[in-house]
Amino acid sequence: MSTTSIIDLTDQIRKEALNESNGPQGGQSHARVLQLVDELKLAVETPTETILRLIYQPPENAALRTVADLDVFPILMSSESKKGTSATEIAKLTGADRGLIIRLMRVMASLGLCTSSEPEVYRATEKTASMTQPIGKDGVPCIYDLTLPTLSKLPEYLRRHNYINPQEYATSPMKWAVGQSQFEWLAGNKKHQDLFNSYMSSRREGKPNWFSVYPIQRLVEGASDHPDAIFLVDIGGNQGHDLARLHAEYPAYPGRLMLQDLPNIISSVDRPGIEKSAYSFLDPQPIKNARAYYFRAIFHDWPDRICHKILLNTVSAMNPLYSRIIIVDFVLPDTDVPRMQSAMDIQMMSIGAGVERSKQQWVNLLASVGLQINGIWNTGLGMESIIEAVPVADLS
Ligand SMILES: C[S@@+](CC[C@H](N)C(=O)[O-])C[C@H]1O[C@@H](n2cnc3c(N)ncnc32)[C@H](O)[C@@H]1O
Repeated sequence: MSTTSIIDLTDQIRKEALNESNGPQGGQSHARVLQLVDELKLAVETPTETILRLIYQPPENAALRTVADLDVFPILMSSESKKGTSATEIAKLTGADRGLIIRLMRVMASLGLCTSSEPEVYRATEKTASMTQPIGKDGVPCIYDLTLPTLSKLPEYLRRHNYINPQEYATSPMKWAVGQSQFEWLAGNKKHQDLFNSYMSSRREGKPNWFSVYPIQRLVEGASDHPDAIFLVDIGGNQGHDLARLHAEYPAYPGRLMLQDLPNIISSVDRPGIEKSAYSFLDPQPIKNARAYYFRAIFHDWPDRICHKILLNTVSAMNPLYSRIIIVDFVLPDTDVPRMQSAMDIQMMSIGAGVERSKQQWVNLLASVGLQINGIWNTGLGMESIIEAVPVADLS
């Protein structure tokens, strides 16, 4: 690409960065800056450099997974020396070979997860700090171990299955490669289930709450204020992190909040203001006439046939004139899908024949069970959207 294009992109980045610093957190400008930075990188790289960067991503992830295993990031964070921590000290504290530490930490510094301005010495940055928080310390090992064995075999799975789009949970790529799809595998691996739960509750840190993007007054107005009435059921709500936030930050909601998930997930949950009930969404919904049935990051785990079943199980419990379904998931744009979302789609395909959906795919899925979309709310590119759906009015 020409120098003019590079300078043009740099100018656009400058403009959007200024907008971002003046705009709301998690807004459109932030996503735009990230997109422009990716474009700038592509503009600067030669085609060969781009391909080499892609080819060498897997060893970076493997090195990161190993460094997380060795708990090197907490060591960097606890260093009292302003100069940082030496490879010799890290080797002593972890028991790993010093030569291995040097090779692994070279990768960490190149990924920006620490700095290394003098040979064999590593200093913590704010990214190092994130690697000691649940998003990094739990998310990295959980997602690596859950997905990598399948992703490494995905091309073979697709070749052997004649490149049919995976649409059956029972024969998903993960089931073929590992013997189980994601939720069975997690249920049988307590350590990873715990990492998964922790990662679930941490991965939206710093992003706006769904109820500050979606006008929650739409649910509050007209909701029953009877103390027994259920205001919102969070179905597949994991350990109740979303409900806890609603309870703490929007105490004006009327009625009760109910958390539902599989028994092994919610048995230990104890959160003020939140009731819980063990429930599989593959069965009919036992809580009738709630104001809202809320599903966050649920439907992307599943192919259409199973989503259809989950939705019908929910519709059967709804009062069509009162209840609403709230879905928080990605709504993929028709062009220029952000990298994270398009990659997540392949991950969902791999571990359970799931899918990230475009607006038309959502419209079709919901219409197939007699639901219509009232509105879709979003703060911008790269963020989850909030879809409100209701049963189609019976005009007969
Ligand atoms: C991707 S996580 C989303 C968790 C949470 N809603 C969030 O957005 O952070 C999917 C959740 O669905 C739950 N789940 C899986 N199968 C389920 C089933 N049959 N019935 C109820 N929950 C289920 C999992 O235990 C997990 O908590």
